[in-house]
Amino acid sequence: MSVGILGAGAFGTALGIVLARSGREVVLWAREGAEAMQGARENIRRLPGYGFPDGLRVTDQARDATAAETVLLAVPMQSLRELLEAEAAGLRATSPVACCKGVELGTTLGPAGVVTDVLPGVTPAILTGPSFARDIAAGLPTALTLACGDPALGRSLQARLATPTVRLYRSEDVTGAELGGALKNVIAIACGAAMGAGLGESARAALMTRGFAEMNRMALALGAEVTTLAGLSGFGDLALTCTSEGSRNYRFGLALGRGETWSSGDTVEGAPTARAVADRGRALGVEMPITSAVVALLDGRMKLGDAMDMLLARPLREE
Ligand SMILES: NC(=O)C1=CN([C@@H]2O[C@H](COP(=O)(O)OP(=O)(O)OC[C@H]3O[C@@H](n4cnc5c(N)ncnc54)[C@H](OP(=O)(O)O)[C@@H]3O)[C@@H](O)[C@H]2O)C=CC1
Ligand SMILES: O=C(CO)COP(=O)(O)O
Repeated sequence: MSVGILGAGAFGTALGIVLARSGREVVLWAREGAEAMQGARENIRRLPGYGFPDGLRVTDQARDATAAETVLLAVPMQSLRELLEAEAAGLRATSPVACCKGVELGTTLGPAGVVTDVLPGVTPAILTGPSFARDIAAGLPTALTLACGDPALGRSLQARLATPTVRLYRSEDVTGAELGGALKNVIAIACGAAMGAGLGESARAALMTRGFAEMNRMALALGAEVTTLAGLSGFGDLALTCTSEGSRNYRFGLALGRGETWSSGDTVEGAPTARAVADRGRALGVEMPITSAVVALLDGRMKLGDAMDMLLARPLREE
């Protein structure tokens, strides 16, 4: 069984390690530094400390990865379209599994929407849920959602990608699964900011809960199922990302709340996603006060205290 992974960041590398460890033949495509990575048998830049099993090969030829039986797309959300356009020829015959969590700026499409926009006729799937790359690579237990609109294909992908340590649950609700993964990052920034500003754990719990309500409102407006949001891809990932400094989105929020400059080049999916989702919420008439506050913080239009005052001053209502 072969798996090709496009994108050799932390997550693509971690998935490559765990899949190769469980006997798959994995080809990991890196747009830069493939030869060095293959020589070192480690991704020193993005996932240091986790050696590569024998079954993992790094390549600088994307077509080596797109020729595999199963293809994973593991680049940040705002790079997905560029990747699909560049590798369209090789990807047209595949059913790619997008592993990114976010909403595209400009189009407000999620990963599945971007795949079908660039590659009409291709059936996309989504791999999402609570899992830090380093936990996956370390072989710690994780449970994720594999969502695909085609039930037979979903079943097949679930079998092809599950490992003894990565348990996969199946869903046909692609919209719900991808929105959960995208929206939780925005709420994680808000939670990090609250903690960074010293507002306390009760404030974080309130933001998580009201953020979850906001996620549900948006997901329902876009046709997702409530049960999906209550699962691994929504609630599960919200719980992980809003409470752990292992999360880049949460750490970014912490820096924001402390008034520190964020100089890391780390991927922070929640920042562009907040902007895209705030636009979409306005267009749909969906109230998204926490997302709007995150955008105002990012733009420097509001200070954290004012954002909290704004949220607390909203009209009193039923839960
Ligand atoms: N890290 C994690 O714990 C998890 C991440 N995810 C999701 O996975 C996605 C990827 O995140 P992650 O791997 O952590 O990100 P990283 O920042 O670690 O790596 C991103 C990778 O994408 C590559 N890349 C960016 N643009 C392109 C492009 N146009 N063509 C080819 N390669 C490209 C980068 O290449 P280069 O190095 O050359 O810049 C880099 O290797 C995100 O959406 C994230 O939310 C999901 C679950 C867990
Ligand atoms: O999605 C993740 C965990 O499920 C990773 O979160 P960060 O991108 O915030 O690090």
